Amino acid sequence: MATLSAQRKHKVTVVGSGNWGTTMAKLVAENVKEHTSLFEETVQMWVHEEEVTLPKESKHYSGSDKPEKLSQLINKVHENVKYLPNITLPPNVVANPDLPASCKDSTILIFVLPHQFTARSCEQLVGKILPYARAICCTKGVDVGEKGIRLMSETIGMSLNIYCGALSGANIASEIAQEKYSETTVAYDPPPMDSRNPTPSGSPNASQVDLIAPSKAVPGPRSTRLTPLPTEYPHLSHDNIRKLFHRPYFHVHLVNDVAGVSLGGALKNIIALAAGFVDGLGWGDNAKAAVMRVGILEMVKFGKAFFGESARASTFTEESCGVADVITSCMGGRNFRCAKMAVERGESIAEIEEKELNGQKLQGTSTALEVNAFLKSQGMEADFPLFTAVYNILEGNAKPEDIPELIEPKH
Ligand SMILES: NC(=O)c1ccc[n+]([C@@H]2O[C@H](COP(=O)([O-])OP(=O)(O)OC[C@H]3O[C@@H](n4cnc5c(N)ncnc54)[C@H](O)[C@@H]3O)[C@@H](O)[C@H]2O)c1
Ligand SMILES: O=P(O)(O)OC[C@H](O)CO
Repeated sequence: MATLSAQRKHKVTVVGSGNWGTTMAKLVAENVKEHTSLFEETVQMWVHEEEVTLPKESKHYSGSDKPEKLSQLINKVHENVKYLPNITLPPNVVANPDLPASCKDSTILIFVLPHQFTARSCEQLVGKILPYARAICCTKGVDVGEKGIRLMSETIGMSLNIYCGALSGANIASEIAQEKYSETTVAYDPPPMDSRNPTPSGSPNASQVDLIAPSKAVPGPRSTRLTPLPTEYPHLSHDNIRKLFHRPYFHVHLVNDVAGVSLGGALKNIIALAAGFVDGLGWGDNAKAAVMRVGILEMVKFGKAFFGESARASTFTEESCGVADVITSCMGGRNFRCAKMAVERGESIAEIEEKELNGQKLQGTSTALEVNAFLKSQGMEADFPLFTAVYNILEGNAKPEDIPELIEPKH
């Protein structure tokens, strides 16, 4: 007679503690308390340590201007006073400045770092996480190198040899932290070996199966061999992944298209910069709509050209991670706001980022540069006129006023 395996619970770590990272820790910590048979109660949150001085207007200001370690402050006052001020975190969020220690024994790693720090952070985790851990990448960006372009989920999955899905949507963190309604898209394509169906006799051992399909954009082998999730843990089905992220104010739609979800989040930031440029010129909503239309078409074209069938056009047009994220980002995102201010004040976006964001990081500027380097390597800059125009404006080779001419179809 079959015996029931001892049930273990998933331990969750949020890798990152910026504006979105802290919001993600808050909502996941609320959910693990509601699904105690699936998840351990404590959610670890890795904090890139820094010293902060509480501003006088903070309700936690005690009269001392002595700097304190951010991780200690978060655990003391249950608020990320620097990156998500005035939002109380549940006490089961534990800030931890030690990256490997924060991920130790976790079966679910939620990566929410700015994309420029992701690869280096993963390097510090190699050999220090559970081999059967599973990850979800909430970072918006791409990873371009000599070998081509990678999704951030691929960077994480391949460096740590684990499966990595993606979460992305029309998600301005401050609104979600205040529990205002929004929706998101989670792409999680469970490896067959994680399925509760037994491996048919005669088929290859599950751990021998290559599961990360190669992207068209990068030559050479792109697959990795995965360690199956032990059966003592609850199955990471779409339903259980949804239980980790869905809140009454944060509605989750699960899909299988990791490439589409990842690319939507990365490429919309380039479009948001274009929207900021034209708005900074005072050109109004019609101009913004024009760059959004062209940008969405380029997004779909980029997915098809470089990720083939693995990035579905419908993901860009029907899911929150596509058109909806373009819209919200072009209305109120940081990339949009900083590009707009740069034009209005005649300063560079880097100067505005430094002065206005208090340590938060733009993703659009580096993504525009990386995407351009990749397009150049493919001889395809002219096929993506909006992405190329944004790059040229950032590099000082063109002006925001040139956008209409630059994106006009050439016959
Ligand atoms: N903020 C949002 O509204 C939002 C929403 C959805 C997705 N995202 C995406 O989430 C990702 C993370 O953004 P965020 O808003 O949480 O961060 P953020 O821009 O608010 O903060 C920057 C973070 O980077 C950290 N950092 C600085 N130097 C570092 C280093 N050397 N190594 C590691 N970390 C370092 C800081 O400690 C801080 O946590 C980005 O890709 C972003 O596009 C953000
Ligand atoms: O503030 P941004 O421009 O980084 O955009 C935030 C989110 O990605 C919007 O969905």
